[in-house]
Amino acid sequence: MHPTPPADAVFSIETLHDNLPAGVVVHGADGRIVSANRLAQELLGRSETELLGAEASADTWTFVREDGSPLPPEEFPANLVLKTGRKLSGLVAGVVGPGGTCWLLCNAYPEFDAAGSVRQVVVCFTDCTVLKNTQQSLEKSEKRLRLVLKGSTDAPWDWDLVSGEVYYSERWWNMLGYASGEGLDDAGAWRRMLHPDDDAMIQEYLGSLLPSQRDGYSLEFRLRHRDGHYVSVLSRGYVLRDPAGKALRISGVNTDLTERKETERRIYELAFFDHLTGLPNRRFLIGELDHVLARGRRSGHYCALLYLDLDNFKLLNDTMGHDLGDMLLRQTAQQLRSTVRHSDQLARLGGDEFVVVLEGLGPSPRGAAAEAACVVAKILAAVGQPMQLGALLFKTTASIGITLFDSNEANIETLLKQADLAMYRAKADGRNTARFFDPSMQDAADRRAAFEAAMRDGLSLGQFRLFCQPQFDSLGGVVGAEVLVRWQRGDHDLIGPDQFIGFAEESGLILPLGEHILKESCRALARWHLDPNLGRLKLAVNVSVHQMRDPCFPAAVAAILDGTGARPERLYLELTESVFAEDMHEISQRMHELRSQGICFALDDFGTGYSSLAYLKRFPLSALKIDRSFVRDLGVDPGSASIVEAIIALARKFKLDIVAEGVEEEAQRDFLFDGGCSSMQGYLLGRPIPIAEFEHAYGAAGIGHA
Ligand SMILES: Nc1nc2c(ncn2[C@@H]2O[C@H](COP(=O)(O)OP(=O)(O)OP(=O)(O)O)[C@@H](O)[C@H]2O)c(=O)[nH]1
Repeated sequence: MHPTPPADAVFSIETLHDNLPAGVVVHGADGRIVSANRLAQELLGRSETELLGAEASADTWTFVREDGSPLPPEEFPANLVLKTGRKLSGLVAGVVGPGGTCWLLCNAYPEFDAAGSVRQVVVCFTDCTVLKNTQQSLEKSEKRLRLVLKGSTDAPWDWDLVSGEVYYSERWWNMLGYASGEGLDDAGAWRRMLHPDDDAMIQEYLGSLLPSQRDGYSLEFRLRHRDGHYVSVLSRGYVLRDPAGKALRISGVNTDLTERKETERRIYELAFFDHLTGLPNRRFLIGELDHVLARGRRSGHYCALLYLDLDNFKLLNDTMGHDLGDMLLRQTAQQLRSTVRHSDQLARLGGDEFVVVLEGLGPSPRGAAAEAACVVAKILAAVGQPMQLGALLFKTTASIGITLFDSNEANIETLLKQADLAMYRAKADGRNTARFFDPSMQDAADRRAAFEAAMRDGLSLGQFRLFCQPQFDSLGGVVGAEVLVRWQRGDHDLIGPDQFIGFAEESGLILPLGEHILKESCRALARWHLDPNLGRLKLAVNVSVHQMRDPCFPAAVAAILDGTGARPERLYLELTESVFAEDMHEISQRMHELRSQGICFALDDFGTGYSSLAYLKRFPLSALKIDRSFVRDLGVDPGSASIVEAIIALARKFKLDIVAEGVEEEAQRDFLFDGGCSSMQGYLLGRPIPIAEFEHAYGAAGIGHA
């Protein structure tokens, strides 16, 4: 039943018309406006006078469609209804005015006269500008979102916690190898695909996330791919909560981590593994040793660190090439891997050096040493097995240093140093063997380090002094000198070369020391040049095999000659035969380079080594030196006399000068000169003296002769 209006209610249709919350415009049969209420005037932006009688034509109105294109007059609501005689609803059109577009939602219906013709059309419209703008921005943002999602590899999903419904995007399925709609798209799908090992973690995570007040979340888990493997995903998203904080839904995106995990794995491998053998590298080993120590502390057992270095590996590299060297390193790694226990740590430190760490060797040092020695014997045997390197069946050996440690006292760097020292002892003891570290090795190493530091200081402080021993011809005249170096080490006694040259060669200090000697010698030669006596002398300087090995040596000598102004033809470089054990071609080339600068070469200690006659032909020598051992035995051992005679004859044939050294007796001198030796040196004739004294003794300002 309709409620009955109060008796005094007076309805005016005009009042109602004007207060309607919609614009109402009535068009006559000719399309002209016959009435327009107040809201219509407002919405259309025209006064009643302007509206009344206005036509529904393009001249009068600018309407646009929803997409912004012009609405043609035949589609104006009034015209459509007039034309069709049917009502129209839900048309959205924009009225373009100076203040912008006002969007109207229009309905229109016809009124017929008694003859059934359209008498007038009533058009009602409401302002839907706000709605329209909202819809437009929604569409825009949806479009943007679609584009973003299309361009992204992330897979959106949404879980309505209230209804339990889950939405999986197409990409969500694609990520797991399914086309959209191919998988069973129910709420529990993601749960069924979860890696069983991740289930408890997810359960726990959700259990803490949902009751909390947190909005964002991010976690990693694995989902089963269609082909059976698991895809690691990072799921990030947002929890929507009601005002009381109750979680209503979770929406998020899953990111496929496969590529990232692979990159991370590769970075990890590059950082911690050796690419040639696949073994862990030094950095990994150092990290791992921390765990070894922690385990050792718990068990109380001894461990051992083995430092293995292949013997003469450089020779294989140099003679057969790096590729074969690489093959040997790979096979050595395999042999080691198959010899030690799976739980033992194995690493390649670089070059031909490997480390093995043995754990759980028992609580007593003696037992641990025995057990380590047992493993080491197995390793030496395994590495010594013939290995097939391409077409070559190759046998190698290794030297191993062993250091035992218990976890309480161990420091990783120290352990590596100790095992390294022990390995060097194994090398020194003939290779293909192992040695345990003992503290005396450390003492020796410390002493060496201190000696090296002192030598370096000595070099920078100019403590290495040049001495000269004169050389005489058969008439007793000085013809030259040999430079001998002495070390004035602080307040110590003067130290002879036999006490430091060997060390300098091992430590590489021979290069700066050699350069210093050469420079000082050339300075002396330059000074002597101005002296009528000294200017005639030649100066012999010993050169080490290490210097001759250096391809830059000829250029360095040239620079010194240039810098000092010494005359090259006065400089004799003395080499020992050991130089010829190097790459003969290279050495010969280097010698010829120096010879072309005018420098002469003397071969020291001739007769004591291989004394291959081929040297005399191949290398540009100017003199041979008869070793002191033959000179000493002259008159005692007829064999020595014969050797000396043979050397002199040989030198003459090759037009080489002969210098005999170590002459201490007159009989020796007479024998040598009578036999045709051109010059000699020795205590009988003159001892080595500081260069200044030498200059004083033999220069024009001095006495002029010995
Ligand atoms: N083929 C190959 N050689 C390498 C690699 N890394 C370093 N080397 C070489 O390995 C050699 C290591 O030689 P050393 O251990 O010093 O010398 P060695 O000949 O083994 O002599 P001893 O150790 O005294 O027996 C050097 O010649 C390096 O150039 C690599 O990755 N591949």
